[in-house]
Amino acid sequence: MDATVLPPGLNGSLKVFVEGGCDTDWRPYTQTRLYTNAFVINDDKLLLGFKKRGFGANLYNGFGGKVEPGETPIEAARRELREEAGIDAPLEHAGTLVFLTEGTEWAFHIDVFSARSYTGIPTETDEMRPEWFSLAENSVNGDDDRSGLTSSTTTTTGSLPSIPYSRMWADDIYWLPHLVEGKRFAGRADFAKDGDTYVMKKFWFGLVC
Ligand SMILES: Nc1ncnc2c1[nH]c(=O)n2[C@H]1C[C@H](O)[C@@H](COP(=O)(O)OP(=O)(O)OP(=O)(O)O)O1
Repeated sequence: MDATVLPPGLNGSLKVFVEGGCDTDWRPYTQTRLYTNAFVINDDKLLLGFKKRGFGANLYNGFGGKVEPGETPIEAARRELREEAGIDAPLEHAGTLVFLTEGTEWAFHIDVFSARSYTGIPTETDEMRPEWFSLAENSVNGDDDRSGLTSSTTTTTGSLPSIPYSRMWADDIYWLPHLVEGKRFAGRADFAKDGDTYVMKKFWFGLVC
């Protein structure tokens, strides 16, 4: 695909770095709902939340949710980070994602934010369990089942696992490394349901240029 032919829902100056999937066409949609997703990096560690209930349960993700009426995306991102992880952080916009999910009428428009510092103590809530993961190259495999481990907010990187991509949304492995490197990105993925999991049927991700 030519860099100027963007998937519907994306705009701006973007250069594709990966695209694929089995579907030929993007799924049409008539409604968009705004969401946020925030990632906190501290030295060579990344904070993720294990979602305990609701949409995306049993997956690791950044902290986020719906933008409420009257909020801007950055206000919503700060609120969700405080509600779901118990911390504040100087969030900056890192990327824009559009997702369509089978069984959901609207397109998810997600503003993704990142921060390199934070205040407060990451704290487990009813919805999310914060856990640190190592960004170091030689970190141990983080894709193992860690359920039952409770050392969720340890601050020593020596024993931390690497990012658990097999236990995250399937799209994250494409754009999260760019977020960690401080690059700005945008992308779209159309998902279908396969049993309990969502698989990407068509996807496109690019860097802002
Ligand atoms: N495909 C994909 N990759 C990465 N991140 C996400 C997706 N799809 C998603 O929905 N997300 C993110 C976007 C948001 O951060 C959350 C979904 O928000 P949700 O928890 O449903 O919203 P809340 O407002 O917290 O929901 P309730 O508290 O009302 O239940 O996942």
